[in-house]
Amino acid sequence: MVTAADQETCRDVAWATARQFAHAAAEPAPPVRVALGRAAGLALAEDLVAATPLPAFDTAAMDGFAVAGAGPWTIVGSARPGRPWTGTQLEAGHAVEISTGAVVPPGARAVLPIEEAVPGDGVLTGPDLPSGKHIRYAGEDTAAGARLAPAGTPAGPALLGLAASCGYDELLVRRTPTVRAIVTGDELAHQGLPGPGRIRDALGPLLPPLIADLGGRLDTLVHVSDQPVSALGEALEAAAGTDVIVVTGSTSVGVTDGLRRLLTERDARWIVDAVACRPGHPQLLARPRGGPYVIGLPGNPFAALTAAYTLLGPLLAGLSGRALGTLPQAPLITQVPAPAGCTRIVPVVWDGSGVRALGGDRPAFLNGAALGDALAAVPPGHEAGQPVPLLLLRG
Ligand SMILES: Nc1nc2c(c(=O)[nH]1)N[C@H]1C(S)=C(S)[C@@H](COP(=O)(O)OP(=O)(O)OC[C@H]3O[C@@H](n4cnc5c(N)ncnc54)[C@H](O)[C@@H]3O)O[C@H]1N2
Ligand code: MOO
Repeated sequence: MVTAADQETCRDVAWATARQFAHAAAEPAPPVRVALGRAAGLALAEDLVAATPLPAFDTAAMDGFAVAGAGPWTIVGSARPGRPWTGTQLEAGHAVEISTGAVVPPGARAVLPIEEAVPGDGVLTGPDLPSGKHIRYAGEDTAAGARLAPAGTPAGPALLGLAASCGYDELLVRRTPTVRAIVTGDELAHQGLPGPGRIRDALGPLLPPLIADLGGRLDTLVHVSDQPVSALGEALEAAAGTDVIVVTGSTSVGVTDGLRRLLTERDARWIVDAVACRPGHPQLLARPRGGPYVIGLPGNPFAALTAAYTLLGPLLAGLSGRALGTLPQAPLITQVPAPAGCTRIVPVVWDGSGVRALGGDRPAFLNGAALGDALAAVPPGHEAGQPVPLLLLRG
């Protein structure tokens, strides 16, 4: 496993390495057992194992007649979902009217669909179906005890339905990590038009849904003045009862950017100290002794967005017990120059068999990201048409 051994190795790390460092640094939250209905989106803390065979019994897959032996058949009863046929063994030449989902009577060879059945004078005829036709046999989908999903799998809609099918009422999962956000910047206005020296806070509205998309639960979002720097220090202390603190702005080296100094004063363990990517270069991840993880996102809004996908997403995945996973890839049709030794992150849209860069991707401008299907991580030396990893912006 890749870890940040010391501050030198975590400075200006390659983009993919930064994601691995953030994921590997996360200590997953302890497992909790929750009702199925409360597990949506949470990652399994143990393998999901089939408690029973599926299907649990021989099941009719069509509305029609369960038939034994060769036709013609005499109808001797019916089988409905939840109300099985009451006989013990279906004899050759007998049939039972059956509904999709009902238990197939013992002795039945196949289910003859209504559309193929020819009713006669007290008997039924129809084609000679192969044995087992339209019957889903017990255990055909899975045997009892089989592993259906490994620990770490997020409980999406299908997994919840699968768990219910197997008889689960509860699941052992990892809780959603909590995040507190601190937005810095004396120039920020929170309503109305921007004006000379005043810009609208783009990150206050952007962060809550982004944190949710990346798998966190936002506790609080506060605005803090750039000066004195001690105000940010106090905000960090006040946010201590959380898993992750996200600070926006303050990642750079100017007089109003105090985050790095505050973290050093707090004896923080550095996990990522700047990433070789554009935008988002000054982003950081550190953990003050005994405190929450602290992620610094650049103030420039598009840079903050790309940095959140770089560090916050993998950190939250690790805290939730989810694997980092391999990013999907697609050919990037457009020529996108990346500075030497640096990954360039650009918004893209699907364009038939590949993705196309959208533009509108300067560090402070969110236009491309607002319209894009994904962010493409373009490695140095990329040539048009080569595949690139994608961070999906929409489900
Ligand atoms: N001497 C250097 N200066 C800068 C460097 C550097 O390496 N050396 N890096 C540049 C890069 S790259 C970035 S990105 C920024 C990061 O700056 P900070 O994270 O310290 O953020 P600020 O300086 O506070 O703000 C940068 C920019 O973003 C605007 N901003 C801040 N917060 C918000 C918000 N919530 N909504 C909208 N816009 C926001 C702010 O007004 C600035 O224009 O540093 C470069 N400088
Ligand atoms: O993070 Mo900065 O956006 O590279 O300008």
